[in-house]
Amino acid sequence: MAENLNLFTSTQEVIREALNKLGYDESMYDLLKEPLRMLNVRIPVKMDDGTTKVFTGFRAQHNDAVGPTKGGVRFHPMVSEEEVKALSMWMTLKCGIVDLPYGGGKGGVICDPRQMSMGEVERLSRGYVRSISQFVGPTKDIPAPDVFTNAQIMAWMMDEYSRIDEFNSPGFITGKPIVLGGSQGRDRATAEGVTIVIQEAAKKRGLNIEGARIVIQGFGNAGSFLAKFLHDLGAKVIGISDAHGALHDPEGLDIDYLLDRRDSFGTVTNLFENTISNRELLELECDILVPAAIENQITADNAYDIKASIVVEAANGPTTAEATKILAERGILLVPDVLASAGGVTVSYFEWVQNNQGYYWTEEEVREKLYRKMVDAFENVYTTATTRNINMRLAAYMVGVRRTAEASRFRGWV
Ligand SMILES: NC(=O)C1=CN([C@@H]2O[C@H](COP(=O)(O)OP(=O)(O)OC[C@H]3O[C@@H](n4cnc5c(N)ncnc54)[C@H](O)[C@@H]3O)[C@@H](O)[C@H]2O)C=CC1
Ligand SMILES: O=C(O)CCC(=O)C(=O)O
Repeated sequence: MAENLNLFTSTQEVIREALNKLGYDESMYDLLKEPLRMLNVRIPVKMDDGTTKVFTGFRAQHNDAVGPTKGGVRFHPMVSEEEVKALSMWMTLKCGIVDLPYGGGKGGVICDPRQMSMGEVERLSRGYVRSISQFVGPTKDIPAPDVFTNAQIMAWMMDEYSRIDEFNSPGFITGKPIVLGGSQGRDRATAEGVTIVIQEAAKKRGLNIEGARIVIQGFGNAGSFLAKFLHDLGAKVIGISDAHGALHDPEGLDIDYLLDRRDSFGTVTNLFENTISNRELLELECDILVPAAIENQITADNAYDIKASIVVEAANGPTTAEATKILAERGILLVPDVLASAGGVTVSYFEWVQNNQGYYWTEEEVREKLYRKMVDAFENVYTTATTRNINMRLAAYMVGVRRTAEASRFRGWV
């Protein structure tokens, strides 16, 4: 039978299992099995050649029983309604795992910003905000960066929303440049969170980070900062990749050089001749493998060929349900996306708190608060997994869904 690569339905299955284990009945599953609200928009944009192109965009709000919904906006040619729905459900789980007063949201626009001019990307970003402005807001639903969106795009979106709202609204969006109310450390937060959980996972497996062989798929915001942090901790980053291809050096890659040469979309391997494929990268002999790019990368097709003893999902949804089972059977410790990549939304929350109070923290304060959140979250999920003898993904879903389920029950929704 063909493997289920549908992120939305495979997420539903794990949510159902988590709710069952927590003792909730079918009506709770019925509430949480898909977003409460889903907006589809069409965005006309004047292109540089004078023509108008109409782009399709989405914003999903999974559940706001706990608080406003929160989650990034993805600009990608392959983004779809189903993907955005699944991503919004994962945001609910992430916020539950790191204990933030939010539900999950997510947005996306079908486009390829790598093929567009800065002016076209700006007009698209502003058009997207105009299309969703009634649906979102600092106390309703708060966007942030994700794949192929960045601080500059957040700045344009914030400016557009502030014009519509008729006053400065920094809390409308997070991941902004520091001068516009961004938080210290948001740009590196996802990778910093991943680094913290890697250190915790390594301790559980008795693995020393110094000298550990690391492979990272994706060299964008998450992957490139991560490579730098692990390199600085003394690990040997022996493989990295981007959408173009992958690089491998068993002696360790020159991470500072690669960081210096990568472009703003996280592409660097196009500058090299001796590249390997992304598939070969995932199967390299190493200690820790970190998928930090896109979905469905570790599947039933290659899960038996993964050589790492720890897999840490910095990307959303890189491992299928079947591959999750295979890795568990093989004794590989899998730290799931909803836990591993929660550092980004955690510092986004810190940014929103700072915007609301109008008082800003130092980088040290942000890092210390992030550290506490990530270590507590890891311990909570790990203990749930070991005491119940279940895999880390199911344990993370149980921890993540519990608060939204409780809040929904108290509100009388179920
Ligand atoms: N930026 C953030 O704060 C957060 C990001 N994430 C997740 O981390 C992952 C990466 O996100 P970012 O680093 O922000 O994106 P990014 O846009 O900065 O970088 C994406 C990287 O993935 C590579 N890539 C794209 N398509 C690929 C393909 N088909 N095969 C191999 N590599 C490919 C790109 O070349 C680039 O190196 C995504 O799954 C995202 O949802 C999760 C939590 C927060
Ligand atoms: O920073 C945020 O609010 C959301 C980040 C995000 O989209 C994610 O964790 O997948």
